[in-house]
Amino acid sequence: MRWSKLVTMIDLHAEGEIGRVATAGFGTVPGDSMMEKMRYINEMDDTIRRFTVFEPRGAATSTVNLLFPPIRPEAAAGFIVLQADKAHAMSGSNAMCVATALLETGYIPMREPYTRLKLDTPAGLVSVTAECRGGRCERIALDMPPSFVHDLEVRLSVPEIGTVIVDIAYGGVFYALVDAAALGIPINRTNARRLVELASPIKRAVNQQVRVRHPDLPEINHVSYVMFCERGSDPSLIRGCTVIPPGRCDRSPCGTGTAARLAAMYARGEVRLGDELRAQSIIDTEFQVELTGQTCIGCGSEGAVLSRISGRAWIFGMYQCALDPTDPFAFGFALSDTWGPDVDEMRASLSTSG
Ligand SMILES: O=C(O)[C@H]1NCC[C@@H]1O
Repeated sequence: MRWSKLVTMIDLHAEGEIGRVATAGFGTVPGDSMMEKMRYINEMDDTIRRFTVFEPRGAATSTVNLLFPPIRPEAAAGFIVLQADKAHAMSGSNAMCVATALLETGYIPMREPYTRLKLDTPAGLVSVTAECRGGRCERIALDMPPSFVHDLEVRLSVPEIGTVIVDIAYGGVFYALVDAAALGIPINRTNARRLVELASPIKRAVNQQVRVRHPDLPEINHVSYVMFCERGSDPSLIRGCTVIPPGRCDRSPCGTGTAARLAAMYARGEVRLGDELRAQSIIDTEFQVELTGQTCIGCGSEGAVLSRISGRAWIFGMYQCALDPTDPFAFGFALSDTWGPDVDEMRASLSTSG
C-alpha cells in the first residue's frame, strides 16, 4: 500500500451524538497545553481536522476527537474536539465518548463499580466518574467546567427574524440560549431543519453584536453555538437542541449547552444547588443533570456554578481512513445540501486553503 496517512479511530456515540476518537495516525500537534494545540489547529494547520471530518472520509454529522497523552500530570489523557467549523475547547457528549473509549479498550484500566479519571481539555481538567460493570461503561458522569452567565436577555437584531432575546452563558464553550417557545418552534424531529435555519442568522448576529470573553481563558472569546431551550409541565425536565455549525442539530442533550443553561437558570432562581434534572434532546435521549455547587472564576469576580452531567456512550465500530497521495481531496470538502446553510461561511474561516 502507498498511503501517506492512515488514521485509526474508534466509532462511538453518546445518546445518539457521534463522537469518533482518533487514537493513532494523525501525527503530532505542536503545543505545550491542550489550549495551545487547539490554537495550532484553528490558526496554523487544520489539515488533520479537514482530512478526518470532511467528505469523503467524514460526513455532516462527523465529530472527531484527537486523543493525546496527558500533559497535565493528573490527567489520564487529553482530547481536542474537531467539528466541521473548528476545533472546540470542550464537549460533553464527546467527553463521554472519549472516556468510554479509553476504558472499554483498556487504554485506561477499568475498575468496578466506579473508575475515576481526569481528562485534559482546552477548557481545563474534567473529572470523570464511570460506572463500570462487566467490562462496560454503563454511565459516564462529568464534572463540568465552571459555568457562568455572560449576559442575560440580550436583544439581538436578527435579519430575516427580527428581535431575538438570548441569554449568553458558558458551559465549556459559549452559547446563545434561545427560548424556542418565543420563536414559536417546538423542539421535535419534524423541526430539525427549521431550527438549523433559525440558528444560522442568530449565531451570526450574536457574534456581530456581542463581545464575549472568558475571564480566565481569554482565547475562548466567541459564541460557538445556538441552543434552543424548552421547558415542559415537568419542572425536572429541560429539553434543548444545540445547532452545530455549519448547520445540524446535536443528537445529544448537549452537555456544555446544558451546563451553560443551568448557569442562566440558577441566575434566575429557577434551580437551586442540589437540584437534579433530566436534559432531553431532540431525539428524546437524556442526560442526568445535577447542580452541585458554586464557585468563582476571573479572580473571584465572577459567580459560577458547578454541575455534574451524565450519559451513556456506546462503541459501534472501528474506522481507519487513509490518504492516497494522488487523492484530490486530501483536505476534504463539504456541500450545503447536507452540511447546512453556513458551509460557505465556514469555508471562509478555514486556516488551511485547499
Ligand atoms: O454535549 C456537548 O457538549 C456537545 N454535543 C455536540 C456539541 C457539543 O460540543
